[in-house]
Amino acid sequence: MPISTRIFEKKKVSVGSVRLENGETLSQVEVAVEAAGREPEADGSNIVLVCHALTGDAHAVGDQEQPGWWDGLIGPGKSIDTNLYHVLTLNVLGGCGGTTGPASTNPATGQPYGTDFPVVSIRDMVSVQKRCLEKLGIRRVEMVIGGSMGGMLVLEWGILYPTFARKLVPIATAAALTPTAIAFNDIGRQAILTDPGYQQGSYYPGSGPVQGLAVARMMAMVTYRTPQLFEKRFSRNLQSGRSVIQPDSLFQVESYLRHQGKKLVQRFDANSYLYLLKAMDTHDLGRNRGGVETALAAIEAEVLVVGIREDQLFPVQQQRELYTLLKNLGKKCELLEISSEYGHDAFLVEYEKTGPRIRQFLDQGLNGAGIERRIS
Ligand SMILES: CC(=O)SCCNC(=O)CCNC(=O)[C@H](O)C(C)(C)COP(=O)(O)OP(=O)(O)OC[C@H]1O[C@@H](n2cnc3c(N)ncnc32)[C@H](O)[C@@H]1OP(=O)(O)O
Ligand SMILES: N[C@@H](CCO)C(=O)O
Repeated sequence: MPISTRIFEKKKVSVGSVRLENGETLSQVEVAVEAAGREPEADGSNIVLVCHALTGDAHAVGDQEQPGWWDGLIGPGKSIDTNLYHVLTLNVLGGCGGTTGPASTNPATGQPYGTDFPVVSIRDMVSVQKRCLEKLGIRRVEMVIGGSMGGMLVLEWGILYPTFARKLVPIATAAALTPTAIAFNDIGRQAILTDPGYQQGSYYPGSGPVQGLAVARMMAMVTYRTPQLFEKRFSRNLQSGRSVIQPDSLFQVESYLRHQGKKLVQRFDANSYLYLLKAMDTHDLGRNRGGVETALAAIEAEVLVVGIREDQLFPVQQQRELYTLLKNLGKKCELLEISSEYGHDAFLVEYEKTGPRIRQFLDQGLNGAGIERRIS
């Protein structure tokens, strides 16, 4: 397949004023969009919409400048084959990857929003994405896929706009967070809020609560991985390699987590982190819909639910529940369970385990009837 059939495009789409679930209005909303792959078909039959997780962004597919965070799954000849499909990824509302968020300028004051930014929900994120895609002339897509917070958006897409996507792939996600996941989120939140650099959220253009955000990431990384992985990678080894007990001796696992904390601080805004955590905590598919089962009843798309047995943050029982509810509602659905020492982060790493089934689902759906592959 010649590379010339592929496109890479980055743009900002203005969607105007947005009325949020909490009743507030956000004006002059912009959405950062990246597109990669083939030209889109008018009927959307080769379009895949990707929804990113907490610290992801619109750069799911790598280009000549930078690798993408889902390059293992998406690309020429890969499971989501950019020689065949047009892949769209949108940074979420409240994020810090180009879409309007707390670091954006508040048109009413000319200053960054900070904590004047309104509370946004997962449903708000999806309705803003819908507006954005309408502006781009896209009314239907073949598949919506995403993991973790992205999976929450995927299910909301299926419920809010049942005819928008023919297929949904929610990965390592849930109808609502467990209290334990909310507890982890709050530890991260408190680390940020109690950092003197936070300054009630008005730290721009300064660097802000870098220590708090780094600690939040360190803690979160423990929930994203597994004890088995840490045992295998680090065991009880010291970073220096010395076995002598020193006051400043540093275990490899400590060094690794500190490195991960520093890495996040360089690429993520603390206020966005807080707003997105809140959106995840407050998300509930069943809210104001008569419960989760009634909410899921609206879905018309085929659904491939993917769960990771070692996921500490979104236990696999949550994906089993989603699948069972969908099945009992008579929906076309399947549950793919994988095992991985990466735990929750497996959706960003274990492409050999998830990719083949995702590819088959995208190309053929669940009944195996098959859609025509567009190979030129
Ligand atoms: C491809 C991209 O650009 S992704 C960037 C955007 N990120 C996102 O969108 C969020 C989704 N991505 C992620 O969460 C992650 O990138 C993942 C899950 C895909 C992979 O995680 P990674 O952190 O890259 O992998 P891993 O856990 O193996 O850590 C490797 C890093 O730890 C460092 N490290 C390993 N052991 C140690 C140690 N003992 N002490 C200090 N640092 C260590 C490595 O040097 C490496 O550092 P680098 O990333 O600066 O090169
Ligand atoms: N590693 C993922 C975990 C959250 O799902 C992220 O940073 O977004």
